[in-house]
Amino acid sequence: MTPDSTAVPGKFISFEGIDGAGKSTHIGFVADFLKAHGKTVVSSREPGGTAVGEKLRDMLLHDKMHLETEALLMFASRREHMAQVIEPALARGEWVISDRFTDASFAYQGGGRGLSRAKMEALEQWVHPHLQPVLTFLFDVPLDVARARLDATRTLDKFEQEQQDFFAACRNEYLRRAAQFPERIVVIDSTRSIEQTRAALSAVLQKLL
Ligand SMILES: Nc1ncnc2c1ncn2[C@@H]1O[C@H](COP(=O)(O)OP(=O)(O)OP(=O)(O)O)[C@@H](O)[C@H]1O
Ligand SMILES: Cc1cn([C@H]2C[C@H](O)[C@@H](COP(=O)(O)O)O2)c(=O)[nH]c1=O
Repeated sequence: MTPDSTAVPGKFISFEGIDGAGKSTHIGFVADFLKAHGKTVVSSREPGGTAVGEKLRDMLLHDKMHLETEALLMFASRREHMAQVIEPALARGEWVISDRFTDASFAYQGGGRGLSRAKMEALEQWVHPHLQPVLTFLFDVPLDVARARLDATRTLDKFEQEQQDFFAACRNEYLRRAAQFPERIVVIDSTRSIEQTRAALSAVLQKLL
């Protein structure tokens, strides 16, 4: 059975946003901030975060597949990540910060690819009926800002090569979930400078310490 997030001694924080929104840029900063406040931090990512998960990540980011296969593999990676990394760390009283979690499946496989919300919710209920992050940072930027940041940096993977209407649907689903779970999901205006964004993150984290 998966643990109840409110009944474990550690804390689980996730980072979300469309590709290029700027979330990964801030993960090291958040880890350092928490460590400076005496927390033991485990930094991880999805898909991935385990040996099996990283193999699934390689397939998921490069191979074409049916959208339901994609959704199932995302949750398979998540199940392994929870078993090997998230649950043990939380049980030890540590802080887990994950570059993406289930909101990404709702945004990408649900919003972007069009898999029904009922199927997404069924997978979530199966894999983690009780565990949720205590805090999710949703890095939000207009599509053209995200695209410009991606184009400036790297070779694009399968998701990053999607068209703007795909990312519009992902972003809409992220923002819909932020409205649905306002107590958990904090929307970060990521058009601001890196320094301004860090100040906003610190203010939110301070309340969680
Ligand atoms: N506030 C910002 N202002 C300007 N550039 C930024 C800002 N935040 C991030 N960037 C730059 O944008 C690019 C993409 O950032 P990052 O890799 O953090 O995005 P991401 O949301 O994690 O994307 P992905 O999900 O595809 O990994 C990087 O080159 C980063 O330096
Ligand atoms: C967890 C998760 C991720 N994705 C997508 C979103 C991104 O395009 C990639 C991961 O790349 P990143 O640079 O590490 O952010 O995977 C998804 O579609 N569904 C998910 O559940």
